[in-house]
Amino acid sequence: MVKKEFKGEVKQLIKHIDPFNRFILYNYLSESADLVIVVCKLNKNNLLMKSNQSNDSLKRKRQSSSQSKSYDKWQDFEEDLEESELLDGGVRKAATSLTLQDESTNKGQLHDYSKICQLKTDNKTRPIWVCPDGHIFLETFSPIYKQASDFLVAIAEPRAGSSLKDDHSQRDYQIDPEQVEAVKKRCIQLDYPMLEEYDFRNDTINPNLAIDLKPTTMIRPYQEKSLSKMFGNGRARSGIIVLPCGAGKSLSGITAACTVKKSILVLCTSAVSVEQWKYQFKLWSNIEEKMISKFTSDSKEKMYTLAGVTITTYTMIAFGGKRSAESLKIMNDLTKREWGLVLLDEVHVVPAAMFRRVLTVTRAHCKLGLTATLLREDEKIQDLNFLIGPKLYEANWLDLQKSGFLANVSCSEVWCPMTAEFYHEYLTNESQGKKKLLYTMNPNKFRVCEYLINYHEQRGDKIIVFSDNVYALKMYATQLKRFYIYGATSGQERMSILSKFQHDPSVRTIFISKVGDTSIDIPEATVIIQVSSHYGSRRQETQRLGRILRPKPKSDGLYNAFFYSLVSKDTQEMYYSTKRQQFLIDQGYSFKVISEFPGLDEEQLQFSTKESQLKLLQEVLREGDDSGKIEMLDEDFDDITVSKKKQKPNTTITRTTGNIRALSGGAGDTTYMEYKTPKIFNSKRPAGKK
Ligand SMILES: Nc1ncnc2c1ncn2[C@@H]1O[C@H](COP(=O)(O)OP(=O)(O)OP(=O)(O)O)[C@@H](O)[C@H]1O
Repeated sequence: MVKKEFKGEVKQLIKHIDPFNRFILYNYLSESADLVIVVCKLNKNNLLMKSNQSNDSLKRKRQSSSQSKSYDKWQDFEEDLEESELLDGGVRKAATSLTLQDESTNKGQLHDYSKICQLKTDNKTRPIWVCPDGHIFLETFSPIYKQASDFLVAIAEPRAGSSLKDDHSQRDYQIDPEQVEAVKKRCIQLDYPMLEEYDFRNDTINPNLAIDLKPTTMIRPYQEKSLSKMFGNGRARSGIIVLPCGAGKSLSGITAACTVKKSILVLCTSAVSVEQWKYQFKLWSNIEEKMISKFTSDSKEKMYTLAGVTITTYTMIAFGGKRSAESLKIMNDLTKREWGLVLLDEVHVVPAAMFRRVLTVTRAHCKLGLTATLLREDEKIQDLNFLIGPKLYEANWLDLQKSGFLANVSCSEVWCPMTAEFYHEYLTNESQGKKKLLYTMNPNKFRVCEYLINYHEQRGDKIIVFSDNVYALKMYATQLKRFYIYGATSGQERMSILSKFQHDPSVRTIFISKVGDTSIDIPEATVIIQVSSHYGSRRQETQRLGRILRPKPKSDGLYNAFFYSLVSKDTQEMYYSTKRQQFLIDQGYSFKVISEFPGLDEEQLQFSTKESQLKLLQEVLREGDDSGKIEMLDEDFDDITVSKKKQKPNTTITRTTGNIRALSGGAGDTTYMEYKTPKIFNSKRPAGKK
């Protein structure tokens, strides 16, 4: 029965269920009517299903099943069901209408199906649950979870190609490059199957590129799986690979380049990541350095070989203004050339109009998008399907953590009470900029930051403190006598600071603005402290966490990396913080809330006296309103988080006690609270909606 369901159109969506949260799964699944079968296994002793009070066939079938017959064995019940119409197409409609009616007319009506639903005796070997809507649920606690997961990955087809029925009905069309996006969009609307594949092995027109992985390069199992989805049928299929931050997207992209062996264009979000990509190409492959050219505002290198690798930024390609003669020459070459493969790093930023241009001016046979967060604060993420291609593969964060490919991170939100004077100003000051500055510069937040730095430096950790607000960044860093990097810091100085952070044992903490959100690869970093961030951006939260996800040596405690978000209590920051965490919570992370630091007052910390706090307040008030703003970088035009409508935070919080040292593997007595219930699982969604 299971096979019957997912053969047709598997959405490559596998939800991973915490064994202790089965009731959450029940909530989630109960929107589909076939789930009598599904739910019973999960919660057999206490099963309540919504039932339909109308006369539809499904309900009658079920009721007659349960009333006129009693089943001793689950198999009997299932056999009965299989013979019935319940498992064919008709039931789907009935199931949908059942769900819809439940929602609208029978809200709250429940029916107990537990008596007829018993577990199969061999249920342990059946960890997969399939919903009629194509969702598949896999029990992560099953002994055969890994095999089941591999099986699903192997049989799942990317969505955009899944409905391609008969090969003989395929037609090849050449489409005006300007119209490609519109045609793809329309095809998706009409549900016309459409594939973008590149038969690179038979491409005799474009010159080959001499590139191979070094013999020492070992790609990891999940990297291999992701690429098998791309090259499954011997051609290169365009699409998107989603791997968690720090899981090695660059190597996946480079391996794809080594497979295609034609000219490669790499598009990144910043000049720093252009450098990182070049470094990674040299690290993992045997490509000669002269075959790699960079095209950034600082470095305009023309490709002199027939085939080669060009690494540039989206902004450089999409720039519509007047270019220098040198830049124009390179652009002409880039737009004339046929690229075997375009690698689109951080692909979630692509849908913005400016980045769209990139895809029309460059002629690519195959496009591979790489991202950790297929996520935007606007609705434009859907556009990626026709701009690039379907999602080819997505790895699960917690699986990679369990296998040791990602660090085991403790995530905490630290509530810092505002001092009375700062809070009074916060409530009375009318300037939004000033309010932001006040909650960022809250002396108690500063003290907690210093406390955490001291605490983790003593443990031998390497710490990155993030502040989007440049005034705060400079103030915190200079007061605490640490290095800082922000947008205006020159490339050379950045490299020098990052190198000190990596190699100098006396440099344990650095302060970075949002320029460090992505692409900075500092495997040494074990702790992140956020003092100011970009409103409610889930993407930023995730990417920042990614800075410390690189695998770490095992520690004595439970965790080997720590992520702290410092928020000023009872201010706007708390709302943003809840919103920011949603993506990570959806991936299975849980956030503790630390609300007290006993012993903080005994520490020798700055801004501990009333006098110093008042002095700081005066300084903050003297600042112009602009100082409260967060730093704006080139790539920010794409992010519309700021203009998003406010939504009420919807997170259940329960209070438990623990302590900061316990979180870090020591002893102590700080109180924290824990977000117990991830919202996605317990929120009631309208029927039929995902
Ligand atoms: N197969 C592998 N073997 C050894 N190390 C690897 C492998 N794959 C990736 N790494 C290492 O993992 C780290 C993260 O890789 P990379 O920077 O490509 O991650 P990423 O997924 O692009 O992260 P982010 O999204 O945060 O930029 C790097 O230090 C890289 O050298």
